[in-house]
Amino acid sequence: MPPTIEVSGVRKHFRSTVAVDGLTFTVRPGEVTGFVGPNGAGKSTTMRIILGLDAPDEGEALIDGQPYRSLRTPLLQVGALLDAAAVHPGRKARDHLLWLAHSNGIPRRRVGEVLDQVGLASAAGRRAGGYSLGMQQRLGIAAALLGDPPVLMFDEPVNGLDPDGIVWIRGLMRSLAAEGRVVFVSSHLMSELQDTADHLIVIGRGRLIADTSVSKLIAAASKDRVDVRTSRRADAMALLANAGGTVAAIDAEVLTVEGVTGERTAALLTEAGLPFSELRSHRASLEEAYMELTRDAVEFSVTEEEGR
Ligand SMILES: Nc1ncnc2c1ncn2[C@@H]1O[C@H](COP(=O)(O)OP(=O)(O)OP(=O)(O)O)[C@@H](O)[C@H]1O
Repeated sequence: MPPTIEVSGVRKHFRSTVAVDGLTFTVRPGEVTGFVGPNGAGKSTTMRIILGLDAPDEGEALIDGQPYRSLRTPLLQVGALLDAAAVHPGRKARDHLLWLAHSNGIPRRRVGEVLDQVGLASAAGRRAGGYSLGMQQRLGIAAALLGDPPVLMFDEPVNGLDPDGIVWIRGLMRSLAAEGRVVFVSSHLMSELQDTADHLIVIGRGRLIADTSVSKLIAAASKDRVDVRTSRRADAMALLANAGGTVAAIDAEVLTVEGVTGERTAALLTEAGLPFSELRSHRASLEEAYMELTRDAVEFSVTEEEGR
């Protein structure tokens, strides 16, 4: 059976705060799944529940069909980076990994392999307390990879990494997914997941806002918008508005039209003898798509509260 993470009907509150409010989703193997939402949306709480570190009030979270606590060999089934600063500062990185390997029945040779994989081999004899935040992140990732698990979870892994480190971790996540693993990675910034995630679980205030592929999300946000460059912008705008489009000027020579397809726009301009030098579909960025999604979510919650 392929590896999965399944969250169903999970709810969790802390005193008067509802951190997770009835979340249901499945994370599948072979792709990078981004877990996105603003600060305080409930991402870390959900990840802690998946890892059995917090108990849900309702619902359940399963890894390969079982709750984390029932896994026989947890480190061989799921690797996680939650809090990179969790390693004892007096402990050397290699010793930390050797201890983890030993207590989980993982062969010693894996320690050298993961240290190489995360680029820490030459610093492995130093104490973790002297590590930069980026090195601590790498050590946390080494620990997650130690058992060569089919399921990997990273909570805000880019924190503290320099630009080279960010490029490295993106490549690592993509290659782990390409190997057929479940790769579930949280971020409060959509832009961090651009070019990395294939699928997105978007949450706000503990609730699911979207569970969709990145390509579908971008296509939906791009709508049927077409950008046209023409020296007769005003005439072209009048023509396309007449044809039922919603038209706006972008600059002196470029307009954007929504509600008229690219083919029809080209045909209309040609028939009217209006010259154009460029005509292309407008492709929304992931950030634009996210803004659109979360704006709707905010409006929804305001209306809901007003209605009470
Ligand atoms: N142990 C706790 N005690 C009390 N409240 C908590 C606890 N853990 C989380 N919360 C609250 O639950 C909500 C969700 O927090 P959580 O850390 O899961 O969000 P997040 O999406 O991971 O945010 P961030 O991007 O800031 O890490 C927040 O309002 C937070 O203050």
